[in-house]
Order: sequence, then C-alpha cells, then structure tokens
Amino acid sequence: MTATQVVDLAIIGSGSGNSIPDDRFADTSIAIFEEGAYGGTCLNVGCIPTKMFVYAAEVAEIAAHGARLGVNARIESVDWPGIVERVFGRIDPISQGGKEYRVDRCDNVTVYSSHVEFDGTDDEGRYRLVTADGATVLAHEVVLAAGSRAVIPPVIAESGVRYHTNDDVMRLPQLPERLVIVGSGYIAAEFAHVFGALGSQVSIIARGPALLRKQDADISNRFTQIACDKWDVHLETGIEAAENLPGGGVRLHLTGRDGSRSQLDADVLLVATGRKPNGDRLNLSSVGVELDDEGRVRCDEHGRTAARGVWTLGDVSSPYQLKHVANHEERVVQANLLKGWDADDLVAFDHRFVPAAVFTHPQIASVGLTEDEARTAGHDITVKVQAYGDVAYGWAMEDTTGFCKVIAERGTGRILGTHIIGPQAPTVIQPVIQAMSFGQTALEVARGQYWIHPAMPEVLENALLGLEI
Ligand SMILES: Cc1cc2nc3c(=O)[nH]c(=O)nc-3n(C[C@H](O)[C@H](O)[C@H](O)COP(=O)(O)OP(=O)(O)OC[C@H]3O[C@@H](n4cnc5c(N)ncnc54)[C@H](O)[C@@H]3O)c2cc1C
Ligand SMILES: NC(=O)c1ccc[n+]([C@@H]2O[C@H](COP(=O)([O-])OP(=O)(O)OC[C@H]3O[C@@H](n4cnc5c(N)ncnc54)[C@H](O)[C@@H]3O)[C@@H](O)[C@H]2O)c1
Repeated sequence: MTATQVVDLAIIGSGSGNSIPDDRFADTSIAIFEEGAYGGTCLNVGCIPTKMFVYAAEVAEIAAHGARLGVNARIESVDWPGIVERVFGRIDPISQGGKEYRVDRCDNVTVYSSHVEFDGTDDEGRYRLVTADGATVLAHEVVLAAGSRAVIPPVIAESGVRYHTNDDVMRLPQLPERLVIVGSGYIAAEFAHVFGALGSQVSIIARGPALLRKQDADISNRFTQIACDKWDVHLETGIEAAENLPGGGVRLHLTGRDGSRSQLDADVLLVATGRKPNGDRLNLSSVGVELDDEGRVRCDEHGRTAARGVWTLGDVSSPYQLKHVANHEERVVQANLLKGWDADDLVAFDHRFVPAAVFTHPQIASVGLTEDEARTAGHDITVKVQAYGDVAYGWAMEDTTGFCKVIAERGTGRILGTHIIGPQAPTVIQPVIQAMSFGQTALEVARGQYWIHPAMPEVLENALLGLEI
C-alpha cells in the first residue's frame, strides 16, 4: 500500500486499543496499525494462552499429589503437542477473526499490518504516520496502545545463544526435559509451574535473594521456600556467559554471591527478565511526546500526552503492565475521545486499588500496600495472617502452605492491603478489592454479609475478623 490516507483517528496497537472503535465511532475514519498478531499480547502470547497452560498444569499437580488425600493417581503421560494444538487451535482463530471483523465488516476502519512510526506533522498539524511497508497515514488524533516487549539481558542477547521468551515458548514442538528460566518475576513463576507440573526439570536463575520480590515479603519468602523444594532454584546468581551446545541445548556460566562459578546445561532457555514499553520504537520525539525515566510514554491522568490529540494507554505508558489496567485505561481514553481533548469533564484513570495475581503454584494475589510499604508510609497498622489450613476448606485440601494476610489501619479498620498465597487466591481476594474500591472497612466486609460455609473465602473472612482494630 503506498497511497496516503487521511483519517480522524489512528490507533497504534491492536491489544486493548482494538476495543476503542465501537458504534459510537461509526462516523469516525480510523486506521489501526498492528505489526504482530492481531489482538496483542494478552490474547496471543500473554494472559490467555498462559492460563490455558496453567490450568493443564493444575490438573497435573492435583493428580500428582492426590495420594495425600487417599486418591492414588498417576500421570501416565503428558501430550504436550496436543496441549499446544488445543490452546492455539482456539486462540489463533480468535486473533484471525478479530482482524477479519475489522477488515471485512467495519467500513470506517483500515487495518495496516505493519510496523508504524511517527514522522512529524504536516502543514495542517495532522500527524504523519509511516509504515515499514511504505504507507503514509495522516491522522487528526492518535492513540498509542503499542504495549511492551520482553527485555533480553545483554549477556544473553549478545552471546548468540538460542533463547525463548513468552512469544514462542508456548509453541515448542516438544516438552523440554530440562528448562532453565532466567528471571524471578511473574513470567518466571508462571512458566516454572507450567513446565514443572507437566514434567520438565525446571531451573530458575534469580539475581536476588528471593523470588517474586515485588510481593509482600511474607508471600515472597513463602513462595521461595516452596519453589526451592520443587525446582532447582539458584538465588543471588549472575550469568557470566551463555553458549549453544553442539547437538542442541544451552550452557549458562553462573556466578554465585560468594564468587563461586558453575555451569548449568538445559535443553531450552526461557528469558523472563521484565518487559519494556514500546514507546522507544515510535519516533515520538518527532511529535514532541516524551518518555519518562522508565521508558513509559508520559501522559496525564486522562491519557493525554504532551502532543495535542495524541492519547496513550496500556503497557506503553501505564505504571501497571496488566490487562485489566490496559482495558480500564482503554475505556477512559475511549470516553475522552468522544468528549474531546479540551472537555472539562474528562474521565481520569483510577489507579487506586490495582489488584494482580500470579498464576503459579500455589496461586498468589494481592491488592494495595505490602506491610513494608504501609509501615514506610507511616500508617498505624494492624496485620492478621490467617492460614488456609485453619479453615474448613483448607482442612479438606490438607493445605499446609497457604495464607491470607490483611493489613488495615488501626482505629478505623480501613483496609490498606491484602496478600494471599494459596488455592484460588485470585478469586478469594475479590471481596477485598471490592471493599477497598467502595470504602468498606474490614468489619463491614467481614460482618456485613454472609460468607458461604465452608467455602474457601472463609480464609479471608477469618483474616478480617482477626485484625486487632
Ligand atoms: C506471558 C504474559 C502473561 C501475562 N499474563 C497476564 C495476566 O494473567 N493478567 C494480566 O492482567 N496481565 C497479564 N499480562 C500482561 C498483559 O498481557 C498486558 O498488560 C496487556 O496485554 C497490555 O495490553 P496493551 O494493549 O497495552 O498492549 P499489547 O496487547 O501488547 O498490544 C500492543 C500491540 O501493539 C503492536 N505494536 C507495538 N508497536 C507497534 C508499532 N510501532 N507499529 C505497529 N504495531 C505495533 C504490538 O505488536 C502489539 O500487538 C501478561 C503478559 C505476558 C507477557
Ligand atoms: N499474571 C499476571 O498478571 C502476569 C503474568 C505475566 C506477566 N505479567 C506482566 O508482565 C510483566 C513482565 O513479566 P516479567 O516476569 O518478565 O517481569 P517482572 O518484572 O515480574 O520480573 C522480572 C524479573 O527479572 C529479573 N531481572 C531483570 N533484569 C535482569 C537481568 N538483567 N538478569 C537477571 N534477572 C533480571 C528481575 O529481578 C525480576 O525477577 C510483569 O511485570 C507483569 O506486569 C503479568
């Protein structure tokens, strides 16, 4: 495509950005640019496929540990290629269908399947967008919804070693016998569970003294203990060099905290060392849009950048790299586009109580401040840690490691944070997210409603009741 198209609105990225055009934009001419799989990270290489693998891993985990409950089960085999086919046999058509819908059924939308960058503005102040395959689009307004990408540490990137990221590890043709994961955050914890439960020997290389260090310290410590018991975890370990082994496989040369050196061989290397916002690949300086010190596009609480008419949302600019946040920001920007740049009733992002979950094993969920953050912020706090094993459903599961930790303000009972590690943690935590969002105190949540007996959320009810307010 080489002609110049003029549009009212350009959207860069088809993840959450693809949800902007709805019936209210029927009279708006729109260009959507997508250089990768249509639908973005969450659908194609993120939340959705990972959780489909996680669920299979949960089933394997339960079967493997049934004997504890008197159910002697055995995993005969894991059909990895079958799982891959099932997951992507479902997802790929959704991505394809999403693109076809925009191309074939939305007359006001043009999809450009190419990388795009800004090239300043024209004489009329319209933004000039140029694609890698030669198209030029002039847009009155632009939404940056370009997401983020995996960061690869230079020692790995420059070594020439074969490595995978979340982009391709879920499509490996075979389950690797030995998988080494570099990194110790969300992606490392989730894939360690997936591959470990399905039968790979998993090694984790963590540069810090614990895994999931951004979590509350009690959660991070508990998870690290559990992980060290089932995986080959190397804490406080650096990577000095990486190389391909003849005949396949990789070798990492490691250095311990005490300066000791060792080697680790694996069939597959997965890199999970954080994600970088894609704003550095848009030539934003040509239109006066800035990145902050962490590489995120700077914007105000309404999603407006420094360039009039250029809005932003999701991983490319948000302090939270989470799909529910990207979707929320998309709804805010969508509403504000309809109101107009200068409207005095623009909607604002609500980042007050952003929850998150790590779908590892055991599952982890959190909202609000950690205990350390609450103390550092000077709150007078009361903390209750309630073990799953001390409530009825926890007995049923013979759970020995899960707990729910609630942090509240002494005197008022205002809930400041909640952190859960244990079965169904992302589901169990939801009443607290609701309570914090609507300003209910710990006692109001605990005693202002019934809690189904003997269901898992009783662990949360008891934690709330145990606070010394
Ligand atoms: C493995 C993994 C698991 C995850 N699991 C969860 C989870 O369970 N729960 C959760 O809340 N979050 C999860 N996330 C995070 C979540 O996926 C992201 O926060 C979310 O998808 C961000 O949406 P977005 O619309 O901002 O960006 P994206 O969905 O990444 O969309 C941006 C799109 O822009 C395109 N693009 C970028 N630059 C250009 C350009 N210059 N030209 C053309 N196209 C461009 C990209 O190809 C991409 O498709 C996970 C992430 C990963 C990696
Ligand atoms: N369930 C979910 O919601 C979910 C799941 C996966 C990913 N995500 C999102 O995607 C983001 C990216 O995930 P992630 O796990 O890559 O990032 P992360 O920020 O969770 O963890 C990155 C890890 O890499 C380590 N690290 C960074 N640089 C390193 C280096 N040079 N050498 C060795 N280790 C290094 C860090 O210490 C940390 O342990 C997450 O922050 C999260 O927002 C969310």
